[in-house]
Amino acid sequence: MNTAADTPLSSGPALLDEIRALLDDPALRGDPLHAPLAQLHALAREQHERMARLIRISDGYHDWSQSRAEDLNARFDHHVRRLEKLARISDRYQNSLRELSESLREASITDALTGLRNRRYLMERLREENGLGKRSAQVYSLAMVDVDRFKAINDRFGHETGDIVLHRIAGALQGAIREHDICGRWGGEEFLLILPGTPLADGCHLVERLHTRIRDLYIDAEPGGGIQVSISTGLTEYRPGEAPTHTLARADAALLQAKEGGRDRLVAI
Ligand SMILES: Nc1nc2c(ncn2[C@@H]2O[C@H](COP(=O)(O)OP(=O)(O)OP(=O)(O)O)[C@@H](O)[C@H]2O)c(=O)[nH]1
Repeated sequence: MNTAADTPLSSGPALLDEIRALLDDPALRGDPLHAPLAQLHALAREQHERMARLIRISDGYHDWSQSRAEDLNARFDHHVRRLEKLARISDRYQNSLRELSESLREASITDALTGLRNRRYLMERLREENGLGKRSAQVYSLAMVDVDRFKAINDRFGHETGDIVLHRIAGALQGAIREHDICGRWGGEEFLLILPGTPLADGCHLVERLHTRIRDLYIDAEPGGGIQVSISTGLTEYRPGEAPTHTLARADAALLQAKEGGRDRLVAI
């Protein structure tokens, strides 16, 4: 910052004082230069004072603008920090919304008792598979599985044990299929298997394997020691261009035949 002391004006006051001393000297009063010098002195003093005033104003303005700039910087930093905080909060909020909507979606397509996909999801997938079949002529097999004489299990061992049996059957079915196959609970003691890219013959092999697994299940229960179950299955293959309800109806008809044929068997049509 400039001050009057370190400007070219700094020598001014001493010079003015020297001239003032000369003007005040009685010996020089009569000098013809006295009057013009006195005028010059008055003029120089006035200019000097004006200049000093300007410098003071300019220094004051400089101080004011510097503190204003610092104030603005501080306010800007404060706003940036607030915006960063808001962005962090908004990120966390969006993440928890995403997690919430994923878990809602998961709950809406999951069967609470067995943990398998539920009927709603199975219908979505059937529509997708039929759409895919229409576009790309890709086949899939559909198996409708029903637990045999399940009412008798409920009646003898109670509904809670019945639930455990359903849970064990669900685990056995899910554990026996391939990664891209879908096993879901269609409702009650009925399960549905969607086997993408699987022709009927391959579907038959897979379902026969499932039947063996279910027959091998042994579920501890009182009274009487344990429960063994069997399933009946209706299997069919998607026919190009048909609606999901037609594929489903054929699987259902095949299941009915399996039941009527004595249960614990597979009927493929
Ligand atoms: N424990 C339990 N039982 C269920 C559930 N859903 C349906 N059931 C029972 O499953 C039984 C099905 O009986 P039915 O339709 O007569 O069939 P089934 O006794 O298995 O005889 P078939 O299918 O002809 O071999 C009924 O008693 C239902 O109450 C469930 O979530 N838990």
